[in-house]
Amino acid sequence: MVDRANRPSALNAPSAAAPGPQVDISGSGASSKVTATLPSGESVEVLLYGATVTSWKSDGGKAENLWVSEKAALDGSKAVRGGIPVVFPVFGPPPKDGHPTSSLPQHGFGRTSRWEFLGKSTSEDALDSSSVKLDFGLYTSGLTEDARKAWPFDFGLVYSVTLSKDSLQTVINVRNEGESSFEFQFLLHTYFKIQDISKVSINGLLGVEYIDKVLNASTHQQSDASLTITGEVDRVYASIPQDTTTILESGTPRFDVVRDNLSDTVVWNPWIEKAKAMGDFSPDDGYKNMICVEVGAVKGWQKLEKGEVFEGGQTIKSLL
Ligand SMILES: O=P(O)(O)OC[C@H]1O[C@H](O)[C@H](O)[C@@H](O)[C@@H]1O
Repeated sequence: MVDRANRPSALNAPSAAAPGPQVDISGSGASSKVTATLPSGESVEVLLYGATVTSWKSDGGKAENLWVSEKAALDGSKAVRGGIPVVFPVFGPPPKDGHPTSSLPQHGFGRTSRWEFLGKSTSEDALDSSSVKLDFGLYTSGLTEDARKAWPFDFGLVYSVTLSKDSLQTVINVRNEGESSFEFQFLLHTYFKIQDISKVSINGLLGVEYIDKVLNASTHQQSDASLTITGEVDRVYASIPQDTTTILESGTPRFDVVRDNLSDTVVWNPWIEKAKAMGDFSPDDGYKNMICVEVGAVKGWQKLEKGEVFEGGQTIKSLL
C-alpha cells in the first residue's frame, strides 16, 4: 500500500554503497516530469500530466522503446500523442445510453488530469539488477470541476511505474473511496516505437475474438498466428487466454507485453489518412514507426463496491 503522506524529501540521498537509481523532478506546472535512471543507463520519464510515460530507454539507455509524436503537446493542453497514456474510467467514446460515464470525453480523464508524484522506492542487488518504482496518485479531489461533475464518484488511483534493466512495469490500483459502487474501464494506450511497420507482426492472439472498429464494429476471430499490419487497424481483442503478446520485427521478437489481471488488448495503427488527419500526429509518415498494443479491461465494465480495490497492469520487456 502506498503511503499518501510519503513525499520524497531527499530524492537521491548520498549513500556509501554503489550509486543506486537516480530520480529527478524537473519542469514546472503542467510540464513537470519525473525521470528515473538506473546505474546501468536505462531510464524512464513520466509527465505528471496524465501520469504519461513519455520515454522508456533500455539497452543501457541506447534504445528508446516508445513512440512520441513530434507534435505531441507536453504542456498539459491536450492528452499526449504517444508514450503510455492512461485511459480511465472509460475507453473510447463513452456510451450514449445514459451510463454514468456518458458525459466524459473520449478515453476519460486519466490521461488529461494532473497526477501527484507520491514517491519512489528502489531495490538493488549485487548483480547490477537494480530497479526503481515510481508511484503516482490521482484522487477525486485532484480532478477538474468539469470531470468531477461528469463522473461524481469518490475514488483513489495509484499508478506504479517500475523500471528494471530490461523491462518496464506499469500497474494501476483503483480504490472505491465513496459510499456507492461505480463501474469503470481501464487501458494502457502504449505506443511502441518500431522501425518499419511493414516488417512487424504480432503474436499471441490466435483464436481470440475481436471487434473490428474499422469494419463497423463487427466481430471476428483471429485466425492467423501472426497479425501483420497492411492498412488502418483498430481492433479490440477481448478475453484473451494467453498472458503474453509479442511484437516481432522481421520475425525477431522485439517486445513482450505481459498482461496482469487485464483480459483485453487493443491493436491500433491509424495508417496514412487518419495519421494525416490528426493535428498532433507528426511526422505524417510516423505511422510507419509506431504500433499501439494497448492492454486493458475494456470489454464490459469493472465494478467496485464501497472500499473495494482493483489492480491490473502490464510488464513490457524489451528483447533487443
Ligand atoms: O485520438 P485518441 O483519442 O488518442 O484515440 C486514439 C485511438 O485510441 C484507441 O486505440 C482506439 O481504439 C482508437 O479508435 C482511437 O482512434
